[in-house]
Amino acid sequence: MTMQTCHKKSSIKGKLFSLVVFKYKRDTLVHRSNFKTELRSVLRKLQGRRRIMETTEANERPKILGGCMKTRNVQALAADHNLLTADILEKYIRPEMAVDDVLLENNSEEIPVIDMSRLMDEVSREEEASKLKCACEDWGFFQLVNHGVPEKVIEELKEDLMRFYDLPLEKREEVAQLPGDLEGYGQAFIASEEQKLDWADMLYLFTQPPHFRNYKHWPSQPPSFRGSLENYSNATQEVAHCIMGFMATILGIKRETISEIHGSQTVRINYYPPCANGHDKMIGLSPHSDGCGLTLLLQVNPVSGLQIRRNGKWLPIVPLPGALIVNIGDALEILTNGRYKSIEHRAVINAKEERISIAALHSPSFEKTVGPLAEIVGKGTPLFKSVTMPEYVKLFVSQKKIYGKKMVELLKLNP
Ligand SMILES: O=C(O)CCC(=O)C(=O)O
Ligand SMILES: [Fe+2]
Repeated sequence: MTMQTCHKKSSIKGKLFSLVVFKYKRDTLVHRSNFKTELRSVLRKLQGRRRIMETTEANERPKILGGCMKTRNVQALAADHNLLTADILEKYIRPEMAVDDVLLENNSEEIPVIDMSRLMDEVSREEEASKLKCACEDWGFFQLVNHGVPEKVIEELKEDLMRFYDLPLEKREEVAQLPGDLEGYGQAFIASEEQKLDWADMLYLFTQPPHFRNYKHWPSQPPSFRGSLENYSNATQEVAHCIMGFMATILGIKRETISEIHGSQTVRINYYPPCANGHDKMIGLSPHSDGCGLTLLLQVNPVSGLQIRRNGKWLPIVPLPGALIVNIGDALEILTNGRYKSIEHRAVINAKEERISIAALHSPSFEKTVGPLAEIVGKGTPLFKSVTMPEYVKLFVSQKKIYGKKMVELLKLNP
């Protein structure tokens, strides 16, 4: 089924119109005098963007996500000193964490910044595309500015998330994960009482295509949450398609190849409570690379915590105002036969302040195969095995823990 058939024609027209108006408003600041030509060209570009939105995805959502052992809600633990006994705290303490593994925050100025409006503009496209190439091949991470996700959409989601985390535990747990299922509010990859735990709670939801959504896992409080997340999901899905389209051009493959493999979006909303006691020996999210193709990360409140692996050290990332942090996942490393690299990253926690982030994870279609693309391998040698997407997900969840570049390692040929 194509993405397009999932939407009613009228809603596509409405969406296209609001995008035109949004982009027109932005563009007219610069080209006020040239309104008609500008509007026509924006329309053409948007129609181009819509073409690459036509992607394939299965008729039904996958049922192979597996579950996670239920453990304590971390926000509740952090809020009540009586609950956080020495024994429980010990489960979150990592004695091996070393401060000198971390680079200074001002080094994060180096991380590439890609300007989406410059990619959309014919005059600056080539120059910006060469920065994008370097960002994907050398960094695997970049900050994306002028991405076109309306500020209102971001602000409404941020506000609703803060309101959700202000609810009492019983209300938040109305959307708690059910046994055997990863969707909902809880944690991921906990397989035993003995393992060290991450200091965070997670809300994990299928968001795209729309027929994959299961609203029983979506918070009903605050009431505007559903609409805010839908708007944000639609906008980020479009940005991800657009970026992947540019990546295809840079890789010298057909745009349709990338849009074919871009099927679904899930969101992982991370809540990291503060912890005054031992925060520098705790991890909010263990080192990992994302299993998906492309991640767009939004930091919800202005508290840093993301660190990426760079030259054997951890480099803290300070998001630019309004930027999305984009990173390559394992599936894209495999599909590009290693030309693009997924990068390990982790989240650390703050002594005094909570931190919230939302990762929009874009994955290949459940009807496709994850393996080196023939167009890229050419006469060369494939470096990875090819597996169907359902097999890929099964393998991902069967590992029962989060670690390193898991999928890249598991599918490597002749490791
Ligand atoms: O919270 C962060 O900054 C990182 C989140 C992340 O890596 C993820 O959700 O996969
Ligand atoms: Fe991640």
